[in-house]
Formats: sequence, structure tokens, C-alpha cells
Amino acid sequence: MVNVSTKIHPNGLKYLAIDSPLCQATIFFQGAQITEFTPKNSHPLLWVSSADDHQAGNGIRGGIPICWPWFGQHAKPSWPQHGFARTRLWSLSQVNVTDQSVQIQFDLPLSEQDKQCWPHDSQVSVLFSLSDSLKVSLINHNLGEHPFELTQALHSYFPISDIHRTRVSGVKGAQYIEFSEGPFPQEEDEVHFTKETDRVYTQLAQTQCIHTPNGTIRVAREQSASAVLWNPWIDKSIRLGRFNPDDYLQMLCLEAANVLEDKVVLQAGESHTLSTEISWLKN
Ligand SMILES: O=P(O)(O)OC[C@H]1O[C@@H](O)[C@H](O)[C@@H](O)[C@@H]1O
Repeated sequence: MVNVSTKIHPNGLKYLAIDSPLCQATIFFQGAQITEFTPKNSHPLLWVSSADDHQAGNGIRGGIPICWPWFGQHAKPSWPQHGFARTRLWSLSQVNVTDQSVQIQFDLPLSEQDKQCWPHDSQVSVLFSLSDSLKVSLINHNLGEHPFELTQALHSYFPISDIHRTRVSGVKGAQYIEFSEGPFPQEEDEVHFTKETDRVYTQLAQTQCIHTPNGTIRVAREQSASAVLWNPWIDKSIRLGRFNPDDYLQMLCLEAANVLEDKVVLQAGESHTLSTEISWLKN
């Protein structure tokens, strides 16, 4: 039995609660932000800070914020970091239930205010495919007659329970820029965490594994040659909004992206789909 119901958070934000034989999930209309995905009889695959109060107008600190139509700081400093999509209300356009999965699609209606910083004739949608894994696809269409380009990311927050006993594999051979320096070649097989980490990887293989004390999370990407690996560590945790000072011990972001030379360039009529699929690796 699959149950998809619309609910209202005590702070007013509307969300979908999904309960299926394969998983349980929560997706907020604001930002089309999934904040909970737990395969049945398993651990949660997404992390949310207990410091987040789910206020309208703020992206929720956790789950998968959608960074669109730019990633990071815009050249115009007054424009919001990571774009505007994560704080906008998306509209639910599809709920499709099959034996294998629940598919849920949201579209982003662009307001006159949004069009001032995104003046392109375009459509962006996000499709969630929920089974015992979670696949998130961010779909961009160029509906106009002129090319445009964008950067974007599915800013996934993973629960790792102890950053000191967490490592990430599947990175060797890529290169990364960190704190505006690089590119550096990734020579080690794995990344371990002993300090603030904020790497933008390019030329990255399609699958990484996050090895945690609770098991291994597999993170696969499609139409994405770049990804961001982020843990704020001690000092930045204190500065971050909607984040507890010791949250850095329990979370890690590995964000499927199209950034730097991997940005998306869409000619008239073209489409592009950035996807990430996450699951617990079965032994
Ligand atoms: O606080 P925000 O805007 O959600 O950003 C969180 C982090 O997002 C990461 O993707 C960036 O690489 C970090 O530099 C940034 O601090």
C-alpha cells in the first residue's frame, strides 16, 4: 500500500509525506526539497540539522537543497548563494505509483522577480523516484530561441554519524579546486576528514562510496562530471545558519553538480538531466 499525503509543518511549510512498502520520505514544496528518505528496515539516507526551524524563506539545512540556476556565489554579490530555486515554492505536477517505485515531479514557476536574474525562456523540473534507493533528476529545457548556460547542484547532506570514522572512495584520478586554489590532482584512493573540506571536483567518476560506521552509502551521478565534497568542520560550523556547532561531526555533503567547465550549455530546444541516485550498499 502506498500513501502520499499533503501535510503542513507546524511552521507553515507544506510537504508531501510518502509511505510505501519500500521507503518513507518527506518532500517540501518550498525548494522541492526532500528532507527524509529512509528505505524500509534500514537507516535514513539523508541528514537534517536539529537546529533548522523550517521557516518559510530559508532553505532547510539538510536533505537535498536544489542549487539552481547557479551554484555558489553569483558574480553579483547581492544575488543569493546557490541560486534562488531552494527558497521558491515549486508546484506538484505528477505523482505516479507503480509496483517498483513512487515517482513525484515538481516544476518551478518563475516569478517576475526570478526573471530579473534568470531572463531565459526555460523550464526546470525535478523528478524523485523513490524505491529502496532514491533517484533525483533535475531536468532543464531550453524553450526559447537563444542558448543559455547554468551551473547547478543537488546539495545532498548525508548522515555519517562520525566524521572521524568516515571516508569517501571513488575519487582517485579526478582533480579538485579548494578554497580558490588548484586544480590539484586527487592522488589518494580515499578522502579522510581532519579539517574543513570544501572541494569542487571535476573529471570525477560517476560513482562514489561514503564509508560510515553505520554502513556504506553509494552515490551515483548521471550527466555530471563534477561534484562538491563539503564538511564545514569546527570554525565554519559556528558561523553557519540553522546548524549546531557540533553538527559537522554527523554530516557530509557530496553534491552531484554541473560546475566549472562542466556547466550546462543548452542550445535552443535542448534539454539536460542531472541525476543522482543514492542507496545503502548491500553486503
Ligand atoms: O550555507 P549555504 O549557502 O547552504 O552553503 C553551504 C555550503 O555549500 C557548499 O556547497 C559550498 O561548497 C560551501 O562553501 C557552502 O558553505
